[in-house]
Amino acid sequence: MAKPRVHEIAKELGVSSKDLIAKLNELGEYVKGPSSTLEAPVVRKARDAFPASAAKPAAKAAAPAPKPAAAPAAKPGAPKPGPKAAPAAEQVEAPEPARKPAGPGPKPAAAKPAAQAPASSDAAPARKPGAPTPGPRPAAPTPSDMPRPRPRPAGNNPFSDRNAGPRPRPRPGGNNPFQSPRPQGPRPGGAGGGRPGGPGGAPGRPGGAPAGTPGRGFGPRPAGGAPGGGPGGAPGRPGGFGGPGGRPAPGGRGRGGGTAGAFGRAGGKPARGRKSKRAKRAEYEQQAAPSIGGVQIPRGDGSTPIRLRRGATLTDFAEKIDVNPASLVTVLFHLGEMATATQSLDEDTFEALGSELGYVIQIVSPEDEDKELLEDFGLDLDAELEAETDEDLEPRAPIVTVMGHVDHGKTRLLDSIRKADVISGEAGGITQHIGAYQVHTTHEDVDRAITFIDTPGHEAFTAMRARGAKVTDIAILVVAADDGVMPQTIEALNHAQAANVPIVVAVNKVDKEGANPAKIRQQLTEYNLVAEEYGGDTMFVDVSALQGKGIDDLLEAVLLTADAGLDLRANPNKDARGVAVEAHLDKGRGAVATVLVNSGTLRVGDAIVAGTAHGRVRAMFDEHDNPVDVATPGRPVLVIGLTSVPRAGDTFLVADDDRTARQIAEKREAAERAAQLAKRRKRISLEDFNKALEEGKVETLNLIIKGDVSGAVEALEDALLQIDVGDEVDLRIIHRGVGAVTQNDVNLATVDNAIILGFNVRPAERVQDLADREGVDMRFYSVIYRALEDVEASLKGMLKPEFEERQVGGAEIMEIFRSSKFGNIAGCLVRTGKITRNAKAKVVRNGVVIGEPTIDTLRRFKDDVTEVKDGFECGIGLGKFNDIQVGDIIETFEMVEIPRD
Ligand SMILES: Nc1nc2c(ncn2[C@@H]2O[C@H](COP(=O)(O)OP(=O)(O)OP(=O)(O)O)[C@@H](O)[C@H]2O)c(=O)[nH]1
Repeated sequence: MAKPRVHEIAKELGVSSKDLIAKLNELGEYVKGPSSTLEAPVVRKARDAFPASAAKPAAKAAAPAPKPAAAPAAKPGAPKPGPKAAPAAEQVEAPEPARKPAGPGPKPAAAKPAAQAPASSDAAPARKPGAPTPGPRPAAPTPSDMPRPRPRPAGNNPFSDRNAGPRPRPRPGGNNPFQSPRPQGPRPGGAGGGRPGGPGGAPGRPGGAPAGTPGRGFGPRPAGGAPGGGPGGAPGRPGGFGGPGGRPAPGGRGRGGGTAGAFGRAGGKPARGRKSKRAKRAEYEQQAAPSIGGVQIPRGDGSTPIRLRRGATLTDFAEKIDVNPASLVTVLFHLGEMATATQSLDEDTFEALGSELGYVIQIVSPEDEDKELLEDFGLDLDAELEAETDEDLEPRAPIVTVMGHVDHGKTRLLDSIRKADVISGEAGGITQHIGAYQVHTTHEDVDRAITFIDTPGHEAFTAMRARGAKVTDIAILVVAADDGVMPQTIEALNHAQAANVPIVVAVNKVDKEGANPAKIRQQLTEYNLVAEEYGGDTMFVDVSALQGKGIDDLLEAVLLTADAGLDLRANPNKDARGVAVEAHLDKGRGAVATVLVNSGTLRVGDAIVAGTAHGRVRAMFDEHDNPVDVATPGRPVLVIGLTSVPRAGDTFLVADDDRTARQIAEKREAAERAAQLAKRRKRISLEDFNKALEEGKVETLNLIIKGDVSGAVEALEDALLQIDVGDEVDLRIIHRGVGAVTQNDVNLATVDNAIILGFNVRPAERVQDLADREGVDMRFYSVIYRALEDVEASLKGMLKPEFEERQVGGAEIMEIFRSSKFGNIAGCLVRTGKITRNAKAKVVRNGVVIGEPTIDTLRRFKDDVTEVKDGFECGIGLGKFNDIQVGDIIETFEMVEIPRD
């Protein structure tokens, strides 16, 4: 009744457990070890694979008998006499040209008379140049005999150099194990031949890893072609993909272990958990599932939808279709893409994979994703709003954004509106800029409030909308009467109309000579804004922001427009929901955010989450800088107590408790990171330039060069232009300049698919974030030839990412203390991340790196500490480096290996 174990079946078949496991792995069954149990279909497979033995169960009896001496007699094709004999048998068979590259290395698995039962799917790869001679000769790995049908960009190689055998130092010369062993025919697609052992060699196969790597990637240096592994490793078997199931090969470790991990670890857990399911389905799969690259995956019918989140991984996909993630790694590999099971992939990759397997991939929109995320916490904001009845709802203030062409008077208008506030008159005016303010006006004898977003212009409006925040109820379109409708006037009205936001037109500067308000009315009719006096439904109000004239009329028009067309009511009796309209880090108060309550009531003490920031409301202030305890719908308040700074347009909500708020924030952050990582794959990086080139996606490598001094920029540019790039590709420097890398540089890089090279400079504030979000590759160098080397290597398709500096923290020098004992001590405020003792640092002055010392001493007050987090002050000693000034930024770094993607 009990399921048979591997060693029992092996015994029955007269082979060693190892051989059996290896064979099963070839057949796509992931078996962990000799004592693993086998399901019936797998047993059947095993028997089919060793028919001779199975046919003669008597072999069982024979099995123990033969002595090693019998080995040489082993005929290819005969059932193997016994485990001991195997190595010998292998030697006999070694030269056999027909041998698959299957089992490299010295293990019996390879030597098995597999010729007899080469599972169809792994029939010899298209190219099997006898190379994988498993013998002990290290021979073969000469670059020349490893045809390279299609150079692979080194880019997406998950096997980093640390896997690559005993080589002294990675060369940009492309130690990419995948470059060469790629099989011919880029996409074998279906089963069999295509099995490009490339990566397979690595995981687990004895000798595979070390040998596989040097095989060719090194080009001129076939380095560690480890004896025994020889070239055999390179075309390793797909068995390697079985990593999760149980790296079958004994000894497939050592250096190669790390390699295996790249796949093995990834798929490991799920594979285990799913094992029994898998086994249950095995029979079905066997009949119904097609085999791609030796793995069997149930197919969709071409229209089966699969919903995936942005930045999903192969493991996520595998879970949806209930297969082993490692199988998807294999299939994807056959489609010409390398990815680990836990790596975030972009939509295109999933689409390619989905269509290969008969699924339609639907990537969940960010909004839906967030909705689902909140639902996990029992929050359904839409349902909450729907459930509200008339009794729950109370009137709230309309929220207004001022837009218009540059210099038409937006800022001035907001100023005069502030001054027109009846309450301000009493309270002494609006004293602080908090990103939004509320004014009161008397309308039809009733005191009414209107909330203004204090960031004029449609850029902020659009940025918030892009984040899914519907903040504005009404737009005031400012048009200068002396200037008329201008391009940004039209842009602004298009944005408002697209968002379905009613418009009130403020015809400004009517005090000016030459002002022609009638002309504005007439011009705007072309854009569907027809003034009431012309029979339309848009209110036009003539104002002079400078003189404060017409402001009351404008406010009245806003209220009339609101009352005419909008249902401005909200339920104040629930937890607050709203939007962050502005936020920044304040020296004394930490993260400070202006939020606008859309519904519910926000109270001091509430646990809130805004975008990926969370915290507890410690205090709230209004635009008069008065502390407030509650904020009702329509009310903007400044909130103190968030642990980090949200972005303008991030929605906020009150959660049940701190823990929930934190968890929501963390989940959002993880989702965002995954989405970013996926996006990052998309844009071009130096590593995948060559691939993009091949695919005809680019013909030009666009570069932007920034440096600390013009001489360096010129030198770098000259040197770059001298690189011999051949005919296929053009190297263009689309922009160069002196100073820090700015947002503009990144934007330019985004548009032109360029790579930014920084020489002795750093990105300006927030620029790194932007580049990460946009997937722009920025590289920083302090030695010109390193930059040249990278570019050259990338042009040749051999760039190997190595280590990159990752910023860990940044601190601003606020004060300098002279100490005779310690030299200059920088009194700093940590602005971002954390500062750790002994960390490598850069001192940046006005965006230029002026020195690279190490954090020698780190103190909080009198105490030596090992790290100081953002928001705290500390004293930093930089050893002998004393050239510091107030205002310099000390950035700390760690060296991290760039993940291959
Ligand atoms: N004569 C006159 N000048 C005005 C009036 N309103 C604004 N101005 C002037 O126009 C210029 C531009 O005004 P801003 O309020 O800065 O214009 P803006 O639209 O906010 O400009 P940007 O912020 O650059 O987009 C300033 O010099 C104002 O003093 C007005 O009603 N009459």
